[in-house]
Amino acid sequence: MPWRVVVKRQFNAAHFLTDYHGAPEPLHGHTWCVEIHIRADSLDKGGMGVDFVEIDRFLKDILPDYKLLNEVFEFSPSAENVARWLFEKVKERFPTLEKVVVWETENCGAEYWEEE
Ligand SMILES: Nc1nc2c(c(=O)[nH]1)N=C([C@H](O)[C@H](O)COP(=O)(O)OP(=O)(O)OP(=O)(O)O)CN2
Ligand SMILES: [Zn+2]
Repeated sequence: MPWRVVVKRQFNAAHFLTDYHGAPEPLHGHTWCVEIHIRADSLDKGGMGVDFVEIDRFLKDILPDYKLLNEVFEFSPSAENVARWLFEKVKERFPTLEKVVVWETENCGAEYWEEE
């Protein structure tokens, strides 16, 4: 019987796409929101699949809060690329990670997962 444990966390960061239809985008900022989806096949005695608090602490440690993403990453910091980077980081700590979603705004975001 599977569950999916989902944690959201926000961070603030500036960025610009390095090639947006042929030219760099103007520098601008977002309150980014990330969602982490982790599969749990069983629950502990307390009824938890994976402790939300552990996931949230991990995110707090690794998310580039109040940074210029272009200085943090070597890739163009689109939502898609940030989602792939975050997936790889979170998967090392939580191997049953299924999907990461990165929202740049309330309405626009990108998901990353790995095919079986
Ligand atoms: N597939 C993607 N498309 C776009 C990305 C992205 O990461 N992946 N990123 C951007 C820009 O960085 C930009 O942040 C888009 O911001 P948004 O607010 O959605 O667009 P506007 O600035 O035009 O919005 P207004 O609030 O109306 O000014 C673009 N595309
Ligand atoms: Zn943007």
